[in-house]
Amino acid sequence: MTRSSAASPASRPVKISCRNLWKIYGTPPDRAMRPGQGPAAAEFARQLRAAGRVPALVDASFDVHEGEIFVIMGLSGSGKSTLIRCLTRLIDAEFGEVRLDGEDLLAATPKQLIDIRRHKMGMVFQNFGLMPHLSVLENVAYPLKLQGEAKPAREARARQMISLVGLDGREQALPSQLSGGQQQRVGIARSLAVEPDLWFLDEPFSALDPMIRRQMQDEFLDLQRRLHKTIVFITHDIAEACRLADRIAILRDGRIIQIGTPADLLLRPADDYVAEFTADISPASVIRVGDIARPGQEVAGARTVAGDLPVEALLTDIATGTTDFAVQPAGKYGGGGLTAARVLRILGRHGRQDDETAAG
Ligand SMILES: Nc1ncnc2c1ncn2[C@@H]1O[C@H](COP(=O)(O)OP(=O)(O)OP(=O)(O)O)[C@@H](O)[C@H]1O
Repeated sequence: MTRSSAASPASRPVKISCRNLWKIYGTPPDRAMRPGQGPAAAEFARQLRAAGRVPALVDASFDVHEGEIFVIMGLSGSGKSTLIRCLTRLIDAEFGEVRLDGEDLLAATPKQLIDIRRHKMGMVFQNFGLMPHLSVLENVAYPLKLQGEAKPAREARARQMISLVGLDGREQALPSQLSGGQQQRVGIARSLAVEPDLWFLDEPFSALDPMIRRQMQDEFLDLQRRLHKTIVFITHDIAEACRLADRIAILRDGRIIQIGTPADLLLRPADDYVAEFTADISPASVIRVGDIARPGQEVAGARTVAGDLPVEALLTDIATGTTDFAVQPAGKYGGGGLTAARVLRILGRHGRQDDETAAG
């Protein structure tokens, strides 16, 4: 399900990974048990539920690569927060493995964990988590204070971060004097102050109204283009997931049912549940030209377009009679040949489970 082009995040080293991760609320299970995988894991989860326990995370496995935006998407209660808490070890998984830069995170001592969280991880939460009695400057500088950074150095760094998120001039304001979007920018600046390798964002824009939310998503993408962080982003909003993600993991009842690019989820949904989720998404805006180009099928005289263009950008050309496109690789998107007929067929078929790369 991952891309293979050289510029793809999937070709970069793995930053954080988990394997066969389980979190079970209620009476702890016997750790000597072997929960199994695939159907055996599903059966084990069923037995746990029958016994009144909550398997909030069921055999979850994935890798997040350096520089990737990996979105975990699922409805309320699907296990998103549990997963992020297990990855940061705010809670301990009963079974499975979490590795950060190849190191076993579950073997870290409490002191090492504090160090890892302070120096390697940044976190942004839905409710902003700002300290109401501290100014913007003090809030942003706070994690550096915890690191023992001297006041002039931490304030200088905090000012840089405040500027990065576009809040110059508001350094002395209290959080209550800012709008929701501005407060979240402070949360973002604060989490970036420690220069985290790994950035966790747990529904950061959910409390914002739709217009501000969209603006914040754009700003977030713009920041990421400059910072190239490794990001685990949680949302229950598929439109947000499709806008932001390199790859999306769909979580249902604690189980990951599909991991793929936004185009993968639209073109090749793993099941009806995923297809239903993506049903309201406009495929023309999510699918990029390079997602559906046929490698090695360049056509002479075709109109040249970049692989990272959304397919909707071709529709005017198609309406005015262009029939063939030569797609140039762009970033993580590949190149090849593409016909107007193929574009229209794929847009028309969106939501079905046909493998479009095999279709004509
Ligand atoms: N401390 C706990 N004790 C028992 N059950 C819990 C606990 N925390 C979460 N759960 C249960 O685990 C499951 C997953 O919860 P979790 O909070 O991870 O979901 P979520 O996808 O983050 O939901 P939301 O979007 O509403 O925050 C739910 O069934 C929830 O009721």
